[in-house]
Amino acid sequence: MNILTRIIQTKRAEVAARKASTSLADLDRAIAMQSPPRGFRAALDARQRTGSGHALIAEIKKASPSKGVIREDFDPPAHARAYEAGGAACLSILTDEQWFQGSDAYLEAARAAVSLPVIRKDFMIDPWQVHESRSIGADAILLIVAALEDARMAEIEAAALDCGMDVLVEVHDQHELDRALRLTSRLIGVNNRDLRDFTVDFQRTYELVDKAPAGCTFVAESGLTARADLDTMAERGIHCFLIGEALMRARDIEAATRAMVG
Ligand SMILES: O=P(O)(O)OC[C@@H](O)[C@@H](O)c1c[nH]c2ccccc12
Repeated sequence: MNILTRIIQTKRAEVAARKASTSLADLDRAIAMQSPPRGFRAALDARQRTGSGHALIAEIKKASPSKGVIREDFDPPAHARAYEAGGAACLSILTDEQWFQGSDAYLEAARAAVSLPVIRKDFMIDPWQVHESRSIGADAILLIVAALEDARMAEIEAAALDCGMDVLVEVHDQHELDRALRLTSRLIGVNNRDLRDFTVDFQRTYELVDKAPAGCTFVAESGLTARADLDTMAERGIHCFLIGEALMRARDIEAATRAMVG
């Protein structure tokens, strides 16, 4: 069984427990108190338009199933400020506890420390989680096509658009891209990491970028470690990048971010 299947199994139990303790009405009351969504895709597109460096989604990630703990002195608000000062366009914050040692509290603290838009990086299987995401401040959510059936995917997307959030739709191959393009969102991420064996292959991004229709904002995800990787991709028309580990391992996160943005 691949890791995604196992994660989704544990997520089902987790979401069932959360739903039992917090009603949709509770979440909607919390949403009413939240600051409005910050435009996530708009921030990426603005960066691409102005040509002022690569558009980075900088990820706050303590640990991962394949690497274990990535950063010991983990400090989400400090990392968020370093990313913002270094020129990142957006933040990504892992909130999954069981597999990534994330937390909703990390998202709330990091978002409060900066003015950048934030995507909640978690495993969405239920529209209830969209309301939960907005209630903690998320400006965007991730939809992993490989984890969802078409109808469910559309339902979750609709809930997010209803809440004024952006949706990053993550694909791994042509078939998943075709399914993603049946949705409304035109913010597409290609995960270069194979979730079956954790290998990284940038070829995935290159193959799919040419098949994405005009008007898509296209994001290369995972395994990007050097500025040269980004420059090479930019020559092929890819301008947005989701980077976690390489930045989280840097001694000086702000300087590392600035070096990647260019
Ligand atoms: O740390 P990396 O290799 O730079 O990768 C970041 C990001 O792409 C990765 O964390 C990711 C991409 N899609 C996901 C889905 C769930 C959890 C994590 C992810």
